[in-house]
Parts: sequence; structure tokens; C-alpha cells
Amino acid sequence: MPRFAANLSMMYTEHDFLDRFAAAAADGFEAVEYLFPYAYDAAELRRRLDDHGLRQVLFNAPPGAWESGERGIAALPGREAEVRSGIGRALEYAAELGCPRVHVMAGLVGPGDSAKHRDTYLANLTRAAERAAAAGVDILIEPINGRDMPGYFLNRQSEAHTVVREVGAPNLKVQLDLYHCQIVEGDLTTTLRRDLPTGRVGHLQIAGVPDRHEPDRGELDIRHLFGVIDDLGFDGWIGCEYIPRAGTSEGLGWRHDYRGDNA
Ligand SMILES: O=C(O)C(=O)[C@@H](O)CO
Ligand SMILES: [Mg+2]
Repeated sequence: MPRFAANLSMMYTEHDFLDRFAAAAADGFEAVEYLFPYAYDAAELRRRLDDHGLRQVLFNAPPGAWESGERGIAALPGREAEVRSGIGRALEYAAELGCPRVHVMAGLVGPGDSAKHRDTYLANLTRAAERAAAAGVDILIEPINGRDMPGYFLNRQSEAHTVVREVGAPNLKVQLDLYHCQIVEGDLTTTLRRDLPTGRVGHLQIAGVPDRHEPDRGELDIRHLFGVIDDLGFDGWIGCEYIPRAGTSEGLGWRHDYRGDNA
């Protein structure tokens, strides 16, 4: 049975951020993920998790100047010191929140000199994974579609798996977001059957395609996909990283078939 984590950056935005924990728990979620914890005191976030019996299963490392449009810096030459300090900060939060995985975003790159970006990316990920291993944390990389994020360095699952293999750290894994994957390459069933058994996929995410709303409308057949994920014995989390169409709780009907309780 899939285990779902509420993505508090996209879901429950009808509430202030710190109140989204209670709202997710009230809807039966046992885990949460979100983009960034850094605007909040880690102890306060921990309290929200504990008060509502939630687990933190994922957040992102500092991404550079997000407000100015940066989307990660791990593949950007010259930003290595910032990557290093960002990983340190992320690991401090991970320790306080008991979070076992951190997503490190690559960044937006212009055309040309991709070898330089790739070398930088591999070197930063090698150092990040080594440091995170000592803290018992996995580092994740996520292929993201170029329609939503034009110029993002990492777009395809095969590229991500090649990076993970080349770095060769057991705690460097792929974040397989089925929404991005469907937009970029499709063939989700084959991708799941090919990639989940490798043990290199550390986290899944889902949203409807093409509009990133609830996953039960549009191009994806979630009943089929969750069946495939179950058959493959995936025991990680599936982040619900979507923008509710009209009210988060009201839009959760799709989940009822996949829960064993009274949701
Ligand atoms: O956009 C996504 O998809 C994510 O998972 C984020 O962590 C990065 O924007
Ligand atoms: Mg995602």
C-alpha cells in the first residue's frame, strides 16, 4: 500500500505554513515534505511534527537565491563554498527534524559548457553525500521538466541514474517525480520497473499531468501506477506534490482507495 506524504509547500496553502502540519494530520497524513525549513526555527518545526504525530520525510537544501529565480546551485561552477555551507545547514535541520533525506537542486544553466556544469555537479554531490552519510541522511537529485523550469540542468531519469552510479555513494539517490517524468519522457510503468529495483530511487512524488493538480485527472492512471509501485515492493514515501484544484481536503478523494482506515 503506498505511503503518502503531504507536500506542505503546495498543499494546505489555505493555512499559514505552521498550521499546515495540523491540517495534514487531520486528513490522515502521517508524513510531510516541503521545499525549505530555513525560515523557521528547527525546534518549532519539530514541535509541530511531534504535536501531530507526523514524520518529516524530505526537504530541500538551500537553493541559492530562490526569490531571484535561482533553482539550486550544485551544478554551478564557483558556488562550491555556498553548496558546502548549505549542506551543513540542511544537515542541522535534518538532525533536529529526524529527516532522512535532503534534495539538492542542480540549478539553471545556459547553453554550452555542460561538461563544466557536470564536473561541478558530480564533485559537489560527492562531497555532499560523504558528509550526509556520516549523519545517516540520503542526498537526492531530481530530474525536473523544462516546461516548468526552463534551463534546469537535470531533466531525464537516465541522466540522474548515471550521475548516481558515477558518484558511487550508497546514500546518493534519485527523487522520481512522476509528474516531471511524464512530461519529459512518459513511459512511467517501464521507468518504474526499470529503476525501482536498482535501489537507487529514494523517494517518489506525484501530481496530475498536465496541470499539476490532484493526480486522479489527466494523463496518469494512478490506480495502475500505485499497483505497479506496490508490485515492485517500494517501501518509501510518495510525496503529494500538487496544487489542489479547489481546497486541499476536498480534493483528497483520490486517496481513499489506497488507505486501509476510515479516510
Ligand atoms: O519541483 C519539484 O518537483 C520539487 O520536487 C522541488 O523540490 C523542486 O522545486
Ligand atoms: Mg518534485
